[in-house]
Amino acid sequence: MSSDPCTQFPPAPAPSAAGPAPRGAASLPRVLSIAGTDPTGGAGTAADLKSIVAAGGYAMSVVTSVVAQNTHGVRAIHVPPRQTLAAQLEAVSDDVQLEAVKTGMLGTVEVIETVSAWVQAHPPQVLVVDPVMVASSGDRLLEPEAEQAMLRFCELATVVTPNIDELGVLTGSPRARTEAEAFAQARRWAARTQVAVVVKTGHLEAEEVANTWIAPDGTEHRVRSRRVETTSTHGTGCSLSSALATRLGAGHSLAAALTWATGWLHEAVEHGAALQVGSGHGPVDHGHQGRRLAAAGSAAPWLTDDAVPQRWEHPAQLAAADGDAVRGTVVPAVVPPAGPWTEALWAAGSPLAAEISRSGFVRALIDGSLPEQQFSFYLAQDAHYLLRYSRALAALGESSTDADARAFWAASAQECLTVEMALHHDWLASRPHAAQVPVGPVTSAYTDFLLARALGSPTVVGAAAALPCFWLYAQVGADLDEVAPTHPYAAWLETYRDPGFVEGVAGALAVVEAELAAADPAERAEAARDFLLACRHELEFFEQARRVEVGTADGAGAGGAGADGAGADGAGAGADAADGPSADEPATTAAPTVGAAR
Ligand SMILES: Nc1ncnc2c1ncn2[C@@H]1O[C@H](COP(=O)(O)OP(=O)(O)O)[C@@H](O)[C@H]1O
Ligand SMILES: Cc1ncc(COP(=O)(O)OP(=O)(O)O)c(N)n1
Repeated sequence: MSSDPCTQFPPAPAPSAAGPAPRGAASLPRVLSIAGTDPTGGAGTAADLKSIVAAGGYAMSVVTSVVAQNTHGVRAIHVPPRQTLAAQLEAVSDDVQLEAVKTGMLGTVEVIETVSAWVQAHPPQVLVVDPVMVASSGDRLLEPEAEQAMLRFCELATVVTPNIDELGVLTGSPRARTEAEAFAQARRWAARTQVAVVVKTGHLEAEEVANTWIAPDGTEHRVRSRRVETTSTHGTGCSLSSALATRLGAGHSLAAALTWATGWLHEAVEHGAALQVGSGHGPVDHGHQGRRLAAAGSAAPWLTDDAVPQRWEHPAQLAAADGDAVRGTVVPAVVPPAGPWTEALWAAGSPLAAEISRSGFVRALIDGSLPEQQFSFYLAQDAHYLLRYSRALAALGESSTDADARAFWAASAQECLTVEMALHHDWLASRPHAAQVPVGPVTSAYTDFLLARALGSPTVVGAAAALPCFWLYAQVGADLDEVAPTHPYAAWLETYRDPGFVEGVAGALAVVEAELAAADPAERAEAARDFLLACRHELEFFEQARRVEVGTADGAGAGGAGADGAGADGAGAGADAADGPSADEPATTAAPTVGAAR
């Protein structure tokens, strides 16, 4: 029993004779964080618990030190007596089987030795050691005399996750100035200790922030992500190591685990500032990805009954309608409307057009941070889409009574097939997994909707439903600045700029404008409603790829880009060997001219 005078509790029961519950197939990896606290929730145990849950684990926590800190720095540290720590550790290991353990701030020689003894008595399957020494605020989180003990403790790990400064201390080298220097330090240390190292380059000044797993046998797996310009990076090291421990504990390969953890953390860093927690270096948003995915499963109707009038008699009536979907500032259309009816459609669909431009998928595609696996999934779905869209366009050609409209839709249907074939030839040929990905539910819902409208509704309705694919794609293209040749998806992004495509959009607009002008008000209203629904389908179509889980075997199957495991580096968030179109990527592009690939 503890001799800690602070301990107010009755003597702990002797360890259960039964010991920890026998290992069964737990539904989630059981992950223990051993770390210090942060009452503002950004680092330490709080960050660890949130990260473990976000990564899909059951989270537990043993406290090594109580730290009075906030987003500005550390004010005081209280280290409870070693017996309190030992009692916490034993309480867990007497009762619970663990799939993974992650350690963070250990602080003193005594704490390190206590944790070390416990680890050796109960060796975990996975031990991720984040050798926390100094916070980014500059505050010391490890007593200088504890450094040697920390170095010895690191040798018990499955993997250590030092930042650049900690890597220098760990390896007894000067602080690395480049990633290459850091790799050299990590390689030497891993070979000597037979413990893997994740080299993190957050503390280097480069546009890219890479996490690279360096194994003792020399194999490496590098996952890169774009550096986010933000001050909300408090606790990133804690979060990465906890997420990594959880994914490894769940049985994912090192490549898959690191890929997932890096991609998830990138999203968390990107959205940290919006939390508005503290006025210093704020925390990351650990729950962002979870909330995004939950929102994608919402059953809320896309359009309310009052969004569109029952009878659309005059163009201005649409703007006056009540529904949320038609409110908001009108963004300028890059391809101008062909008349008052399409102008009113654009104004009503404008909030959705704006949402697409700022959607996670489009932003990540444009800034190059979209994981290759998600990009491949998108290409695969686009190929399915084009085949079905082409049928819908052909049906519109058949049902149109106007000769020009018939010719336009028929040519567009033909063009779609050409682009679909080019997509297979130029893009999917180098991604055999992606080429085999079946049509997904989002693509299928959109294309079934388009086919139903083209085959079963008045032509004006089918035509209005087909329009957003042309118009919104051109709009996304307009957001593109010059694409650097080093951009991983440069060749693909060039397809958005094709002037022939803009011509096709103008053609579609002229046809729809004429159809709307000639339609009766009830059909026109139906056309407006289906135009707006198609805009929403467009948003969902783009965003679906961001729901593909990167790094997992499942994700690889679904997304197609690279299998799980070291050496199969195509698995996700910019895994180095397959960072978007690489050297073996075709230079040619599928250039749509009348509304096709998006
Ligand atoms: N500005 C940033 N943009 C994107 N990711 C970041 C950023 N800062 C940190 N990260 C992520 O957090 C990880 C850990 O950050 P780092 O600053 O290197 O370590 P520590 O927090 O331990 O000092 C990085 O490897 C990277 O994945
Ligand atoms: C209790 C506690 N543990 C660790 C840290 C340092 O966290 P880290 O994730 O290394 O992030 P930075 O905030 O240093 O970037 C801490 N502050 N408190």
